[in-house]
Amino acid sequence: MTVEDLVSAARGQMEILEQRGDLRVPIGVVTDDSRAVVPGSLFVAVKGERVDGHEFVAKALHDGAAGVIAQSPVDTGIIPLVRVADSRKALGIIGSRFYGDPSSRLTMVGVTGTNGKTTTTYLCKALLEGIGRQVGLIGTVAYQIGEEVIPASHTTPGALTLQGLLARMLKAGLNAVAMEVSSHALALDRTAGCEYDVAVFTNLTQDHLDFHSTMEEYFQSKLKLFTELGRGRKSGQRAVVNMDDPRGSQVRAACRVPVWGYGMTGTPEIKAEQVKLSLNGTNFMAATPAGTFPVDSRLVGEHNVYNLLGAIGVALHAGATCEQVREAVTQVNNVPGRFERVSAGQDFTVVVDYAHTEDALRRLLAAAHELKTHRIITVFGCGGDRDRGKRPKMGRAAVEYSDVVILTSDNPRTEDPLAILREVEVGVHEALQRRKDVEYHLIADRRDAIATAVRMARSGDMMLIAGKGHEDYQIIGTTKIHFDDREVAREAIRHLRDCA
Ligand SMILES: CC(=O)N[C@H]1[C@@H](OP(=O)(O)OP(=O)(O)OC[C@H]2O[C@@H](n3ccc(=O)[nH]c3=O)[C@H](O)[C@@H]2O)O[C@H](CO)[C@@H](O)[C@@H]1O[C@H](C)C(=O)N[C@@H](C)C(=O)N[C@H](CCC(=O)O)C(=O)O
Ligand SMILES: Nc1ncnc2c1ncn2[C@@H]1O[C@H](COP(=O)(O)OP(=O)(O)OP(=O)(O)O)[C@@H](O)[C@H]1O
Ligand SMILES: N[C@H](CCC[C@H](N)C(=O)O)C(=O)O
Ligand SMILES: [Mg+2]
Repeated sequence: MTVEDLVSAARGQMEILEQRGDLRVPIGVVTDDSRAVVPGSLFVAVKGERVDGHEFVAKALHDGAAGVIAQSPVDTGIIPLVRVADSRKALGIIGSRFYGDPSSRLTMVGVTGTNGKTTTTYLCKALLEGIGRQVGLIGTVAYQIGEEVIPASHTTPGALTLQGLLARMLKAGLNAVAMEVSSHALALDRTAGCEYDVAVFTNLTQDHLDFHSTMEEYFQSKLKLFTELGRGRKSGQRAVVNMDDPRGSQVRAACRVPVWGYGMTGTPEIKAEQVKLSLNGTNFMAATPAGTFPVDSRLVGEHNVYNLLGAIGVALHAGATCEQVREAVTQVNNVPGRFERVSAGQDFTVVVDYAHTEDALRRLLAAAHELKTHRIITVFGCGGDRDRGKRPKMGRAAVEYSDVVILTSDNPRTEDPLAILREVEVGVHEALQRRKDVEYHLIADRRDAIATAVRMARSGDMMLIAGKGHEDYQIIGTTKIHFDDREVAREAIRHLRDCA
């Protein structure tokens, strides 16, 4: 494969400003990281947040780059150069060509939204497998190719990693993929070169305002997944949109392909009726374009009704019958770190959950409230180097719905852990004015916080440990140490029993 092959295959999809040198040179590797350049590489220079890849062109050439794609003017001497209007976009498009355009040969399900992406993709995978499809998974918890489970670095990986994963999925005999498409990925064109068959919109609430400057900009990034549908080579595409979310109708209006709306109110195409929630799961009747059928899921909480509806839309679009969906839904017992129960023989309920936004925390607490038999004890924190605006809001939500709140650290990263907690406390104290009966503690060390909650718990209480879910680490400074809420809770319960 030569630079010319790659560029000409992608020509219609990216704007080329200038071409220099003989493009008929063979390419063995495509990379945007000068540190990964080996002789015969095509180096794509991308402007980043921290550094500008164009500054590494000289190093890439020194290390044997056989061609360069750049956005800004650069001197590559006799080495061929293609200058493009947008090198981030070019990276995805060239990458997809380099890996054989895998997304065109897979049924691609893309799920975006602030919350519910991971859960919805797990459900989509199970439902598509229920109709005999071989489904890969790309998302926050892991990337899965058949039996192979690759730890995830990002919810949606960088363009080249993504295209490489899709190509490996095809090679492994998979024919579909359920993937989370984060707003970062859409804003940074990590998914350029991917074409989707179905796109799901779960919801939009505040998060990531450290990266997107406003909610509108955040929404516009998410919207890209939908406005691209119907512009490419795939036909029969569809959007599946949560119409109960205030942004649902805007997403619907932006689509040029058929849309199935879903929800619990109004007249969406896919509607949950007669919803019954319990600690053992969720039951409802799904009224859909294919018929009405009962859904009996082990997933807990009203938010999971929405995740189920989104996945049902995807499965029906892929040709599943109501009976196949009904059966496959029962195969998903839990999603790692999402309302995951920890049981070590204690007489109170312990739940580990990935709620790290205000909306997720409110929904988790609402679910707990509906199901609780006694007190709710909430242990939570907010991540460092991330959206600061959500901190007081999460603090307020925790106090509004809990009986005991223990504020603690959640990946402080390079921020001062106590400074983060002080920002959360603004909301905590405000809500405590209104709910004076709530018991509140600040325990910065997460292990101590969990152990304290375990010691405080009484028979019948529900203890929620929110924010980290499946994560098995705590990031302090730039160091990642092993830390797993589920393990720590189990140890604390055992310790309490041994001391009794
Ligand atoms: C804001 C953001 O997402 N940044 C990502 C982005 O960084 P960047 O483009 O700014 O890259 P940079 O480090 O400035 O480098 C610019 C270019 O120079 C190149 N370079 C750099 C150094 C060098 O010596 N040589 C060289 O060629 C780099 O390879 C790159 O092409 O590209 C990097 C490489 O792909 C990512 O690692 C990095 O993710 C950062 C670490 C990150 O934490 N991202 C998180 C917030 C994220 O993406 N999260 C979302 C959403 C999560 C969710 O809600 O589920 C996700 O999808 O995971
Ligand atoms: N549909 C939903 N609406 C609101 N909150 C939800 C929904 N589904 C799940 N949640 C809450 O959000 C948390 C994260 O859910 P999930 O991992 O499925 O979302 P996500 O969008 O993948 O999140 P992330 O962007 O962090 O990867 C859950 O633990 C739960 O508390
Ligand atoms: N994907 C999210 C995860 C946040 C999880 C929470 N534990 C934190 O570290 O803030 C983010 O990077 O913002
Ligand atoms: Mg996720």
